[in-house]
Amino acid sequence: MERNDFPKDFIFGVATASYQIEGAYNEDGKVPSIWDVFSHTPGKIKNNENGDVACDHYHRYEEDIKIIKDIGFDAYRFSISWPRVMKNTKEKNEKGLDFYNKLIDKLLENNITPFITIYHWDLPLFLYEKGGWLNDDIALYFQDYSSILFQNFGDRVKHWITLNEPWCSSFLGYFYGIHAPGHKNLQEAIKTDHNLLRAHGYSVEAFRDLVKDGKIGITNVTTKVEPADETEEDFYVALLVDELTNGWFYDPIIFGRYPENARAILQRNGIEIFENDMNIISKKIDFFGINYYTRQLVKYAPEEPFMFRTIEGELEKTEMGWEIYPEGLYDMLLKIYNRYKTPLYITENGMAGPDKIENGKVHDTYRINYLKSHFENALKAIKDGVDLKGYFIWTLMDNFEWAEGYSKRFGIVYTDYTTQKRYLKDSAIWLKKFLEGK
Ligand SMILES: N#[N+]C[C@@H]1[C@@H](O)[C@H](O)[C@@H](O)[C@@H]2O[C@H]12
Repeated sequence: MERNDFPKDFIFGVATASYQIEGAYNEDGKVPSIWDVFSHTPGKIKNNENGDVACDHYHRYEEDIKIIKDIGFDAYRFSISWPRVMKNTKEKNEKGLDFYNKLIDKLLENNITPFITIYHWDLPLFLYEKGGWLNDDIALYFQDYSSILFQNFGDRVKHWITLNEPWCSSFLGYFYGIHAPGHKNLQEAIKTDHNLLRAHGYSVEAFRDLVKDGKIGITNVTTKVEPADETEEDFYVALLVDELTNGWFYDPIIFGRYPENARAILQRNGIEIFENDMNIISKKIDFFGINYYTRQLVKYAPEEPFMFRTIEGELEKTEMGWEIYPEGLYDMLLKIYNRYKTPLYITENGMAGPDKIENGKVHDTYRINYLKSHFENALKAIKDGVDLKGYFIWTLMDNFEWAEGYSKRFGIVYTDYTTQKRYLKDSAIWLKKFLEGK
C-alpha cells in the first residue's frame, strides 16, 4: 500500500489537544480549567501527575510545527483551550488569542492545513462553578465562545470540529468519574450529553453566519461493539451498547432523536431523557470525525443494570489494554457512512506502545504495523464507497494521557519530559517515507 493509492485530495494529518500538550497552565492570563483542578486533586491521576507543563508546547510550538512539516503531514488537528482565550463568559484574553494566531500563521506558512477542535474537555472552572455542562445556559456560552474563535480565526481556518468525544465528557466525566469533573451520576451524564449536543448545534448555527466558506463537524468516539458469543442475548446487548456508545451521539445530529433501544433501557432504569432543542442539535453538518481505537466485546448479564458485561478479548493488545482490531475500523466506517450519509474524517487513530528510547531511537515496529493495518482498512472502505476525506494519527508526540498521566505513550514522536527534547520514533520515520510517496 502506498500513499498514492489514496485519493489525490485525501488528507493525512496528526492530532493533539490543548490540555495534553500546551502546559503554561497559569501563564499569560489563562484561567483554571476543570482539568487543572482535577489533576491537582490527589489520587485522580496516575502518579499524581498533571498538565501544568505537559510538552511545554505553548513555548515550543514552532519546533513542533517544524516536526509536523518534516514528517510531511498535510494537516494538523489541535484544540483551543477555552480558559486560555476567555477570562470569563464575556471577556477575551488577548494573549491567549495571540498564541493561537501565531500557531495558525506558522502552520499556514508551512503549508499545513489547520483543523481546530473547539472543545477537547478543558472546560473553564468559572463555567463549572455555574453548573458546567449541567447548566442549560452553557449551550449559549459555548456559542459565544465559538463565535469569538470564528471571528478571530475563521479568515484562515476553514475546518472546524465543535466537540471532541462528547461520550467521554459526559460518561467518563459525569458517570464513571475517571475524568474531570469526576462525578458519578448517570442522570447527570445523560443531561450533560444533551447539553453538549445542544452546544454543538448552537455553534454550528453561529458558524454558518461567521465562516461561510468553512466546513464544520463533530468528533465522536467510534468503537466496534461485538457480541462475545453468537447467542441472541449477546447480539441484543451488543446492539444496545452500540446505541449507548455510538448511536447516542450520532443519531440526534442526523435524525433529531436518540436511539430507541438505549432510550428504553435508560428510561426503564428511571433516567429522564431530554428532547429540547433537537432542531438545533440536528443543524446540518459537513462531516463527522471518527475516533477509532478498538472494539468492545459484550456479554449478556441480566444481573447488571444494563444487562451486559464487557469481556476481555483474545487479540494482541496495546499498553491501554485495547485489542488491536483494524477490521473494526473498516466495519465502523461502512456502518457510520451508510447510516448517516455524511462525509467522514478519521480524526484519531493510534496506539499506546511500550516505547523505550535507546541512543535517541525508539524502535516502535508495533506502531508501524498498527498504522499500516489501519491505513489498509481505511483504503478498503474508500474503495467500498465511503466518502472518507482524511486520516489524523493520534498523536504527534507523547503527552498527558488524562487519568493515565504520562504513563502511556501514543506519540509518533518520543517526548523526554525532563529535557522536553523530542525524538522521532521509527514510526515517524516510516510515515515520512510513506507520505513522501505522493
Ligand atoms: N485514551 N486515549 C487516547 C486518546 C486521547 O488521548 C484523546 O484525547 C481522546 O480524544 C481519545 O481518547 C483517545
